[in-house]
Amino acid sequence: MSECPAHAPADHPKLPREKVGVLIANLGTPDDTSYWPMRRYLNEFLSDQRVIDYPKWKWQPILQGIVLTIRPFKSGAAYRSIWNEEANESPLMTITKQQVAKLTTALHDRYGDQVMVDYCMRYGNPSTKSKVQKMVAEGCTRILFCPLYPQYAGATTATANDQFFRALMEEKWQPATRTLPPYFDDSAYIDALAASVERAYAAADEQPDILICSYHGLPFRYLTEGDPYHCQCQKTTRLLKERLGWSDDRIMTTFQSKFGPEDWLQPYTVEEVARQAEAGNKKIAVIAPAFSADCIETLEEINEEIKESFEHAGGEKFTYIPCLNDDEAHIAALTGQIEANLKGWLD
Ligand SMILES: C=CC1=C(C)c2cc3[nH]c(cc4nc(cc5[nH]c(cc1n2)c(C)c5CCC(=O)O)C(CCC(=O)O)=C4C)c(C)c3C=C
Ligand SMILES: [Fe+2]
Ligand SMILES: [Fe+2]
Repeated sequence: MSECPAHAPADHPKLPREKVGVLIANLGTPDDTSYWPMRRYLNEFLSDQRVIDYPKWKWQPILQGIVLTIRPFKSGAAYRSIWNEEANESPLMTITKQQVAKLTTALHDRYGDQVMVDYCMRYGNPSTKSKVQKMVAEGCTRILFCPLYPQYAGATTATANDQFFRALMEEKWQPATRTLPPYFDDSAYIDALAASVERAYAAADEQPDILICSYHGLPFRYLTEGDPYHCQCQKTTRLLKERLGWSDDRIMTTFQSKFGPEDWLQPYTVEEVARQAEAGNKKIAVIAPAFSADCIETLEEINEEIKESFEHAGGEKFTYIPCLNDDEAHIAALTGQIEANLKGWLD
């Protein structure tokens, strides 16, 4: 608690009560599905060298030319097919708000208003900088920054942290900070995934022949250059399989959302589902454990494009298992992770 001695000058800044901030971060999303908001969002995203690591002189002319001329139309149409019209925002934004509302309740129940919970995005709005400034202005002298990615990737966790640290560079009175480590092997997260699979299987008329765990992909080169994402995805599937008590042939790992000409992590989901249908597995379920919230990559790519690939190859029953979103078991797992990382700050 800050205290000003009686002789402090009258214009000494007023200091709010000290708090601990918990700042939830996700990837980000366009403000609207029309061309310019889509272009602004994609430009910020795809200019990030943690995402596309080509030298600027090589990549920027391609990005500003062909990519940002065509992609905003294609992506805008995809976003329109899943847009939350009522709130006029993307599903990722709606779900993030729901998660934060529930996390706020859970953390306030435990710690009262000495903890402040809020959210920001790596790209677009609300920006990381605006929320760091808000937390500092409201008295947060300590901030736990929480990128909501169960598996670490340079293109997601690290770039979110980079943006957080950039925002801190501008603060006169910088708060003490911690960042949430990846939590792919947390038993509560695995339990929440397993429960969602069991619920979906219990609701199915006939049991799926195989469960495809489809993770967002990365260029294969990033793995050989030291990114642990691939291994953390493989381990997530293994832990889920063990938790479900299943044999190896009932579950597999695939990677989706290939972007650009390089080889990405394989097998590619869109091809694998077609192979499964051709091999006689006519009923499949797909889950996306790398996404903490449903978004364009799950609702449009998996549940529209990838489903179409499966059906086109003769597949009959495609079950998409939603992300953990604001599911109680997910909120409990995240609350557990947050509490473990607040140790010594709030007890
Ligand atoms: C979950 C982990 C993610 C990894 C790893 C990741 C890497 C990565 N992504 C791109 C390119 C695009 N991703 C896009 C959307 C998107 N990506 C993630 C998550 C990961 N990305 C999420 C949660 C979303 C959805 C955002 C939303 O608003 O719903 C897009 C934009 C959508 C589109 O135009 O199709 C692109 C492009 C690369 C190149 C990459 C690794 C290098
Ligand atoms: Fe992505
Ligand atoms: Fe690996």
